[in-house]
Amino acid sequence: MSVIDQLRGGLIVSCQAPQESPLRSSALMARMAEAAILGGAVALRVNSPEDIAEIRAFTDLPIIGLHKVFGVRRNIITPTFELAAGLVEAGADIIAIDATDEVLGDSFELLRRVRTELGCSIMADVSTLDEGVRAWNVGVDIVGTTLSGYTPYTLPADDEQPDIQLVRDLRERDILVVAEGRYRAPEQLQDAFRAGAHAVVVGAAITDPVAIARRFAARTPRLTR
Ligand SMILES: CC(=O)N[C@H](C=O)[C@@H](O)[C@H](O)[C@H](O)COP(=O)(O)O
Repeated sequence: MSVIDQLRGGLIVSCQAPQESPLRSSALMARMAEAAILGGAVALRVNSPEDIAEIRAFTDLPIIGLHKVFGVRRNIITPTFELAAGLVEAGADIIAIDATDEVLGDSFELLRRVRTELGCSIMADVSTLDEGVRAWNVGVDIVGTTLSGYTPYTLPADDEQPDIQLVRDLRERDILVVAEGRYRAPEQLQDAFRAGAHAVVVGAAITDPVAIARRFAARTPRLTR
């Protein structure tokens, strides 16, 4: 079974701690990954070679690797060939690459090189239907809705809701799609699968206690007064 087949119909848990989080450590992300697997994750999405190596040491489940680089306005996901190579070396099976127009422009060289020279699968993280179609035509293995709501031309994200319409639109073009970004409730996963998602990634709602506490605190009189 291919690594992409292994994702089918499953929950992928993104184990990433933001830079300012007290949980920002490879050892802690590994424990987070272990917990996610116990909870039923079929795969993991992991930032940095260090975290990937730590997690690869105890699981054979597929790892979607990315290397976040702080850009001018937002994080860019694996912007160079060398960074992608480092992720494969650390044990990632699928490499997530920022395939937005904002970052790639008209150049698909990075996607082509990773595909032909590294022998790994590619998940193209996009923000629009056009970007997904372009990346798919270059030959990526799967397209993620990860960056919808984060590029200047898709801002602002619609009230913190996931972009299920983009899942539907990509699927209607026969593109294999991973739903990702702002999935906060289990019912939203059902919506994504109904829209044709191959798998769904959940990050902050499971693995970022700071974000979880913030959501609860925002509904207390102390913070809403
Ligand atoms: C935009 C961006 O840089 N997204 C990153 C991509 O890897 C992560 O910070 C997100 O946590 C991930 O996409 C999962 O999304 P959510 O945490 O909303 O479930």
